[in-house]
Amino acid sequence: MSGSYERKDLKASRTFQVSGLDCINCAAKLEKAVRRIPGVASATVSFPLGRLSVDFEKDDIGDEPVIDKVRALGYDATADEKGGIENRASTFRIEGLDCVDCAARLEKGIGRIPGVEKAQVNFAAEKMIVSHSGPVSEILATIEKMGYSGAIDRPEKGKVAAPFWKTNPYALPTAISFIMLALGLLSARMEAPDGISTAFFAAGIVLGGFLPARNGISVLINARELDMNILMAIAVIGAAAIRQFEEAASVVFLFSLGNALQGYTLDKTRNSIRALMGLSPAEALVRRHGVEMTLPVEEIRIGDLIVVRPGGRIAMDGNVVAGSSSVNQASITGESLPVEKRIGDEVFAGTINERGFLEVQVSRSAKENTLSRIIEMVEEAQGQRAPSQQFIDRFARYYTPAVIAGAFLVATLPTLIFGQPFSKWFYEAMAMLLVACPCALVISTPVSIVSAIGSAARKGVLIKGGVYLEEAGALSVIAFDKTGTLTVGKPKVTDVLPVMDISEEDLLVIAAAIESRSEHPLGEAILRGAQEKGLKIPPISDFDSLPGKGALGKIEGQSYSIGNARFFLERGWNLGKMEETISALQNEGKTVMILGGAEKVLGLIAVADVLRKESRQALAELRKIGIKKMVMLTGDNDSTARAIAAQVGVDEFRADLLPADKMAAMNELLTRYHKVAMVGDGVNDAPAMAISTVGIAMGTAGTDAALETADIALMADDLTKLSYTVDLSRRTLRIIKENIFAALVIKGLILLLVIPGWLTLWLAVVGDMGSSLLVTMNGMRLLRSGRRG
Ligand SMILES: Nc1ncnc2c1ncn2[C@@H]1O[C@H](COP(=O)(O)OP(=O)(O)OP(=O)(O)O)[C@@H](O)[C@H]1O
Ligand SMILES: [Zn+2]
Repeated sequence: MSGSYERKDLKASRTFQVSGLDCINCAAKLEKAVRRIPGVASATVSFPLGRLSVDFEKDDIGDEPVIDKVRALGYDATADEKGGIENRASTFRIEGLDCVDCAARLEKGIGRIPGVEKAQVNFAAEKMIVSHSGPVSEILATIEKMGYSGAIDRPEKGKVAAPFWKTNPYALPTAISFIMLALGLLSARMEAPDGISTAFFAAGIVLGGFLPARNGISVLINARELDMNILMAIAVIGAAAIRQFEEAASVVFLFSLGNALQGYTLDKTRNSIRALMGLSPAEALVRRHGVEMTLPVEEIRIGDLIVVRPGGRIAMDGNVVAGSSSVNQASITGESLPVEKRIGDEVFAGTINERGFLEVQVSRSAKENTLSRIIEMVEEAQGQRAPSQQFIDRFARYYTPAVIAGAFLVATLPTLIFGQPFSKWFYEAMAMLLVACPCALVISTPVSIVSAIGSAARKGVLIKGGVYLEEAGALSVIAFDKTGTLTVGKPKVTDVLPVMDISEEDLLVIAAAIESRSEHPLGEAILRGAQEKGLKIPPISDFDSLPGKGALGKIEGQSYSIGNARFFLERGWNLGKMEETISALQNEGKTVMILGGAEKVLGLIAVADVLRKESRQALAELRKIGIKKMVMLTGDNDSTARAIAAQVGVDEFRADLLPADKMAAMNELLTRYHKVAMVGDGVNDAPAMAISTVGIAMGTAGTDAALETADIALMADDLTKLSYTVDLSRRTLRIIKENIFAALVIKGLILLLVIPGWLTLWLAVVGDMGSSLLVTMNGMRLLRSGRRG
């Protein structure tokens, strides 16, 4: 293991508290700006917390450049006082993890190494993050000792699948124990001397059982816990002690076979997610200084131009600078209808360019592109424990010791009290030890959740953890933001009505100048309106925006403001007769903005937004699957809101809400209905999304901050995915329940066999392995259902 591993020194990453950050897009902008500071490797802002974490390329860069940049953007920042951390975090890729409780044991074992502060295993991603001050080699040695193979995680480059006997530690024991068992049975059949078949059985036991036993012992030493391997070893040794060689050898074989199969099915589950990674090409045709060359994606820099041929996959995230085409974005959005791309449009790595040549200016590095981040988030989500899983984990903690105690009683009591033959009940006790393993129970939930999250990701629904997956099925009320959620969010200017002596064009130009600095969809509409008319937009100064009200700024020293009626009335302006015109426009479902000069109103600009074509149907579907109430929360005025609410078919609407009012409305819904989702675009509904049971963000392909903050993200702007998600959640919970039930029933029946003394070792192993496989495959059904549609 030489020095080429990826190591993240916490010393070189610092966090800052940013104040004044009031929108998700601002957070995204800030992130981008900070990333551009020389010496900064990466920056992430968590919104609404306002925490900015920055990774520096070197240790000797101070906090000043970051704080200066934050101030330049109009916010304030203070560096967190957390100097002198000696710990660093290393990520390891672990192979051979085939049960969730093995993951917990590995965590414990690693946690015991001196100098390790914390170890966290992500079962689904087969990764372990250790924060430690000691050497990496010690951790690697302990991983090996506990029976897994580990390596420092390097960003993978078109990883070639290792042959299965290397990734599956039980494959070899299975083969060996099978051959020995077969030879033993054969020689017993051919009436060879007893010694020969016994020798074969013994060889099978030792050769096939050695590896699992060794692993079991090291788990016992390192994590001080009994796992399935050691239970199996004890039972087999016990059976051999009472000369049941044939059975002991069969147990070793069945045990290895079961584990090998289990490992294989789990690998399939995991690879279904990693297969996404394979979708992004490893290299691309780059044009630098007019020279074209093929470069591996790791060497392509932000700002480079890449050329994408028709039929080729796009290798990097970026913006189209030349050409036009239709692009199939199914790998990102789950939506297989191609999307038209023109100059200026954003394209994503891993998507397919269907027709024309495209020249794309790269906007993100290969490691940070949307596809890699989706995969990373999915893997992280799959590693989180869902509520139902925590219950099982707790249950399992009592189950194993209880059964072991029972086995002890079975071994001793019948002989001591009833004078029964010891060897018979000792044998029964050995079989019970095998039933003591809670594998099937422990695996029942994570397998289902991992499959469901994976299959949702392929349909363009990013679920950020088992908790949200479980909550989604229990929702009774869903609240929607209006602009950008129920509506397309690309409003068009419909009316420009000067009231003073000013031309329509000037009115539009002034409004567009202010809005050129705003992130609001209404602002963008005005800007687009002016640009489409080919108007030249002057620069502005002293820009300020008031969320939910409007924006102000100065052009050539002259003050202007734009916003809704409330914005002007609050400042004591008199709107006079204009209010009639305004409400007439509003009743048509249009949103009206007022442009004010220094003292007087200059005119009105109305824009109209259209409903998404699937909104109505999506809401009807939700109602059909039992969502009780749908509410629209909007900052827009009452009349416009009423018109839209009627068109889309919500049960209730609340208008004129400032972002804080949306949060209050959400709070009220929560106290009344308990499980309420907020669906929004992140523009002014982030606070409401943050407190809701499940925050669902729309159209997040490409917008960094929304992707990070939402609990569930709909990568395509497709509201019909909501009922899919609720349905998926319910199906998942149903499968989890089935699994728990099946596992408990099988174990219970097997345990009952002890009472008449009918339990055999092989029955115990088959029951245990069989139930694990059964629940795994049942959980994997969720994975398959994702391929349709
Ligand atoms: N940048 C802006 N320029 C002009 N008017 C604005 C601006 N920002 C807000 N407003 C006014 O304030 C109102 C409320 O804005 P807010 O952002 O809260 O909601 P919205 O975008 O209209 O709808 P929703 O809450 O459904 O997303 C807008 O309808 C608009 O009249
Ligand atoms: Zn088991």
